[in-house]
Amino acid sequence: MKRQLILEDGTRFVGEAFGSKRQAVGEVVFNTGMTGYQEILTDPSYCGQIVTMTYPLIGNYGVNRDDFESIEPHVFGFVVKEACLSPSNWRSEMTIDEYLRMKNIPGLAGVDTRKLTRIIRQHGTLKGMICDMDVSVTEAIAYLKETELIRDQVKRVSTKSAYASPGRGHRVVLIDFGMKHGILRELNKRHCDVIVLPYNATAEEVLQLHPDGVMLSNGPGDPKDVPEAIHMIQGILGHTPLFGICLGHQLFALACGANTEKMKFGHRGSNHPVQHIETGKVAITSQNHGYTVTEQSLSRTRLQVTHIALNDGTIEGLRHRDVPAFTVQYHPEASPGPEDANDLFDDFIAMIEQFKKERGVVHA
Ligand SMILES: NC(=O)CC[C@H](N)C(=O)O
Repeated sequence: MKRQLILEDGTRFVGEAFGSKRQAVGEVVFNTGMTGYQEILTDPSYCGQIVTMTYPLIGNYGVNRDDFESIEPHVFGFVVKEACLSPSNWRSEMTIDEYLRMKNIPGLAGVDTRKLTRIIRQHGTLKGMICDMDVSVTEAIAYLKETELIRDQVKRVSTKSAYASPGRGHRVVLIDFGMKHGILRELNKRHCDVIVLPYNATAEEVLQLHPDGVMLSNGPGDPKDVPEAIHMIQGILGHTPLFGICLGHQLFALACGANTEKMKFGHRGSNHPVQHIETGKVAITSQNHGYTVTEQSLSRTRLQVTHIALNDGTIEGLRHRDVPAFTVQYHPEASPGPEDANDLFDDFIAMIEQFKKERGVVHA
């Protein structure tokens, strides 16, 4: 069955429907990963977005139980060149078509996704709509113009209530802004006693749990749409070591007085080179973000840039000069992508231990 993707600038891509047949409106973004479509589909940071993959064959190793990064996918639509419907892998439990059908996510195949990507790169991210063939371009443009993109993504994807992922090690409070499971997996691997809190937890609620450290997760949307989190971070800074990833990094920057801005088309892929300024060491990293911390805004803060993106020079890591806190824009938990930066979780544990030593804390 033929369906189409229409962009707000009037560009139209006709392709074959797969997955759900419902209509979807979202911000169209591209991901350059050659693999990892399962993790991408279930990364809650894509909530509100229609994701297109530049790699031409998607679905070839099927879908399995183990590679999900959240229980439910939050991506609004999925556009590919070729959706493989006869996957070949011993772990495969269903096809990508079956999965998207089950989760009510519309897919569109047979699209020249590299052409689509070039348009996005030229114009910046655009609104788009996956719909049936009877919708005209004029109708779609009018509809897209009057349809506001959602701004409550974090509220939609964050846990509704607190829960524990117990361990015998350091007490970590993990704030879930749309957390990928990979973050919890890395903390569990290091025996942390984790309590996951919703995005709107207050500083008092966090500190009442007597954390040895606080982790700020990744998440969807514009960091400025989550003022309650910025306020919470200001209330805990200096009281406990802090480590933030992606949206967590952006919220931390805002809490410290810096600014953030929307990028033209963002970074989404599994091979983004990031340089650690102090050592010169380069890590190949997994990334998914459309906002960035504004460099010029740092002069009014106590923040120091620790990492930069080698492709465009944007900020990839920050450290607070006075209190134990550091954050990165990229994904040390990988999933999908390389694990070059995985040792940042060890740095977090080391920071917790150092802080405890200085404070003379005896537990754990
Ligand atoms: N992966 C993330 O946490 C993304 C952060 C933010 N939503 C952005 O697009 O920049």
